[in-house]
Amino acid sequence: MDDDAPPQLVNTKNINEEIPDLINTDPDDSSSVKVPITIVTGYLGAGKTTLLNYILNERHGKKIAVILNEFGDSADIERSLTVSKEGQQAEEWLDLSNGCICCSVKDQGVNAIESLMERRGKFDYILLETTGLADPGNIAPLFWVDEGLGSTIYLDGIVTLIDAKNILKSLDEQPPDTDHDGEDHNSSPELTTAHLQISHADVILINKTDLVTPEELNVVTESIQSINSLARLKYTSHSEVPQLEGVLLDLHAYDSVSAQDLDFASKGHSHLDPNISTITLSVPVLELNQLTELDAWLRSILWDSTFPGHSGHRVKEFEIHRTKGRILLSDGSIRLVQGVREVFELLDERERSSDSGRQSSANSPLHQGKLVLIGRGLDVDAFGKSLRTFLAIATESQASS
Ligand SMILES: Nc1nc2c(ncn2[C@@H]2O[C@H](COP(=O)(O)OP(=O)(O)OP(=O)(O)O)[C@@H](O)[C@H]2O)c(=O)[nH]1
Ligand SMILES: [Zn+2]
Repeated sequence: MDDDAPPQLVNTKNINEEIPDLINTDPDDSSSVKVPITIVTGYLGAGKTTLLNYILNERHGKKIAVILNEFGDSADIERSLTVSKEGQQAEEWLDLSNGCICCSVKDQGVNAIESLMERRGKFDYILLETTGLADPGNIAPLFWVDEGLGSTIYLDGIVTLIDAKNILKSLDEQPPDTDHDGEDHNSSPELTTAHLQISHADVILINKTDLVTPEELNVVTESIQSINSLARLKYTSHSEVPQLEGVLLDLHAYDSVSAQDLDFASKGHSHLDPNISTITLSVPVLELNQLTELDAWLRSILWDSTFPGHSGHRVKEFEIHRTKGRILLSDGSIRLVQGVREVFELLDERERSSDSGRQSSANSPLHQGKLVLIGRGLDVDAFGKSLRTFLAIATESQASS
C-alpha cells in the first residue's frame, strides 16, 4: 500500500532544518525494536498444540505469530504459521528452502521469519512449537543470534510443557541411540528427550494436573526440580495460562539473570535423578582482569566438557546444558553469564535491556557471584574446586609477573 502513496514533497527552503530529523535514528523507533521469540517444547502429547490454540483464541490484544513445527522431521518445505490478533487468525506460510527449522542451517528460520515480517508487518511476539521429540539445545542457539548479525528477533526463553500423568514414565524410557538430527549423543546414554527438554527450560508448565492426585503432583514437582532448579514452575490444566507475561512472554531468559533466580536454584532441591542436576557455585568478587580467566574456564567446561588442565584426555567428563550466572567485580559492576550448551556470553549488566535497572536494584544484596549449571554428571565439589584453583593460579601468576 505504501508503494502507491505519492512521494512526499520536501520544501527545499527548509531542507537544512529537516536533515537532522532524517538522520537521527530514534532507538525507540518501532523498526529497531526486536521481536521476542519463545520456544515451546514438551514431550509427545504434553499439550503444546492445546496451549498455542488457547493463546491464539484469547483476546490478549497482542499480535502473536505461532509457528507450528509439527512435522519437524519430515521433508516438507513450508511451515505453517498462524498470526493472531484480537482472536482473529490468519494462516501464513514460512518459506524455508529446506528441512525443518530445528535441523536447518543457522539463520534460515530466522531469515524466513524476518522476511515474513517485512511483508506482513512486525509481530509483537513469536511462539515456536517444536516437535515432541525435539532437543531444545539444538534449536535455541539458532535464535540466540549475535547482536552483530542485526537480527530483528531475539530469543526470549524456552517453555517446556510437562504431561503430569506421563512424565515419570518418559524420564524412565530407554533413550534412542542417536537423536533425530543424527548428532552423536552417546556421551549421554542415560538422558531421554524428556530430560533434555526439562534441563533447557526457563519456564516449566506442569500440565494435565486434572489427571493426577496432589501426591503424584508433588513427586512430579520434585523430580523436575531435581533436574532443573532454575526454571520457574507453573501448574496448568488444559494448558490454560491466563497470565501470559512472565510465563510465556517477556521472559528475558537470555538477556537478564536475576539474583532471585539464582537463589531459588540453590535452595537445596533433592537430587533424585543421579544423572542430571543443577549445581550452584559461588564465585568470589573478581578483579576486572580475572574475567579473562573466568572466560577461559567457561570455555574449557562448555567447549571441551573438561576442567582446564585435563586437556590431555579427550574423554567428556560431563555435559552442560544451561549456564547462568551473576559475577560481581571489585569495581561494583556486575557481569551476567548466559549459556546454552557450548554457546555462552559474558554480558555487562549495565548495557542490558531497559528492565535491568529495576532488576539490579532488587538484586543488590549479593556479596558473592554465583554460577548455576544444569547438566549431566555435574559434581558440585569438583566444579567449585576447579574454578577456585583456576582463578587463584591465574591471580598468583599475574601478581608475580
Ligand atoms: N485431561 C487433559 N487433557 C489434556 C490437557 N491438555 C491437553 N490435553 C489433551 O491431550 C492431548 C494432546 O494434546 P496436544 O495439545 O495435542 O499435545 P502436543 O504436545 O501438541 O502433542 P504432539 O504435537 O503430538 O507432541 C489432546 O487430546 C488434548 O486435548 C489437560 O490438561 N488435561
Ligand atoms: Zn528436526
